[in-house]
Amino acid sequence: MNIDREHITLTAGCKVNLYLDITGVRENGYHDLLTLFVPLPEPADTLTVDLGPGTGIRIDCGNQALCGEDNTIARAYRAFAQATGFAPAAAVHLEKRIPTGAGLGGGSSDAACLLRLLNDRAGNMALDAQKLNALAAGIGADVPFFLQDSPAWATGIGERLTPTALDLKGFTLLLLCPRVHVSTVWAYRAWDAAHPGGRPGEKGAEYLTCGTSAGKCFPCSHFLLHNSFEGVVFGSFPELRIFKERLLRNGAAGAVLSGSGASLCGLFRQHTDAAHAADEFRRDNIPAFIHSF
Ligand SMILES: C[C@@](CO)(OP(=O)(O)O)[C@H](O)COP(=O)(O)OP(=O)(O)OC[C@H]1O[C@@H](n2ccc(N)nc2=O)[C@H](O)[C@@H]1O
Ligand SMILES: Nc1ncnc2c1ncn2[C@@H]1O[C@H](COP(=O)(O)OP(=O)(O)O)[C@@H](O)[C@H]1O
Repeated sequence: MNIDREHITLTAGCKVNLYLDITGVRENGYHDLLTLFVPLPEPADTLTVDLGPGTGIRIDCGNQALCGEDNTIARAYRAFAQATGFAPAAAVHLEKRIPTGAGLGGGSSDAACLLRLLNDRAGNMALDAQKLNALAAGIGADVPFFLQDSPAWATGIGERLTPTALDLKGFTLLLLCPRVHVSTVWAYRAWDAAHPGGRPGEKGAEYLTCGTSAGKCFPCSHFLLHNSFEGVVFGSFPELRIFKERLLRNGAAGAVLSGSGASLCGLFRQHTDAAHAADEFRRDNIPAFIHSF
């Protein structure tokens, strides 16, 4: 298939998990989850892609450690080529802004970006949604989520998605990205060690608290913030627990670790409270991003 030269710039946003329950462990060591993925526009990576005749992928980015064969973008390219035979020459410049090891799915988002581009350009070699989703899940459990752009509940290892409307109108989300790297593999292994036999513990679900009283409150009473990783991650990174407590002291109606961490989300009813809290964390050199629903 002849492919014209093309220069494309793609934006890869991130995700947070406002709910994450580990519901079981599979024979192969992967974990079954019930999680709520919420896409966020920033922080975001930028992929500048030059497609053209020839074959093979080349990646350059500021962080040499991310330019090798193990980069999720390279893995996505190889998986797509193997599945479809569509393998144009691709030179990718990756501008990383999503912190790694942050629980924001940066690597997965980059991979999904390239998969969507290749599938859009593959013509009659393109994969249908189901096949593309399955291929994505083989690259990373979070990659299927980034193939679509809606909040979604997920089960399985995170690849069985049910898009959902978020009733968070009026809330402001403050995303904190402490300069701490938490390895996803480490976090799952730590959870396994704390839950021998893979028995999920009691859901430590916390309800968004009203300004005046804790516990359930309308309209958020049916909205749970929970993350099974908090016990083990806060145990090894106590500073993250402190950041969560600071979010609540600064007026967050609820706060929760995102994914395997280290990022944390605070949900505020008052935008001004979120903005003041963001300024305070930034004064402490902690990157903070605000998103209004
Ligand atoms: C924890 C979560 C929550 O959304 O996200 P992050 O915190 O990484 O953003 C995900 O489950 C991470 O998804 P992702 O980062 O794509 O994981 P993968 O690359 O597929 O797997 C990395 C390793 O994590 C473990 N893993 C991943 C997913 C899962 N459901 N069970 C697992 O046990 C496996 O040991 C696997 O080898
Ligand atoms: N394109 C990529 N962007 C970020 N990390 C990548 C990428 N490709 C491979 N990786 C590796 O994947 C690991 C997990 O990165 P990332 O998905 O951003 O974190 P998290 O799993 O916490 O969401 C990184 O530590 C890095 O070694």
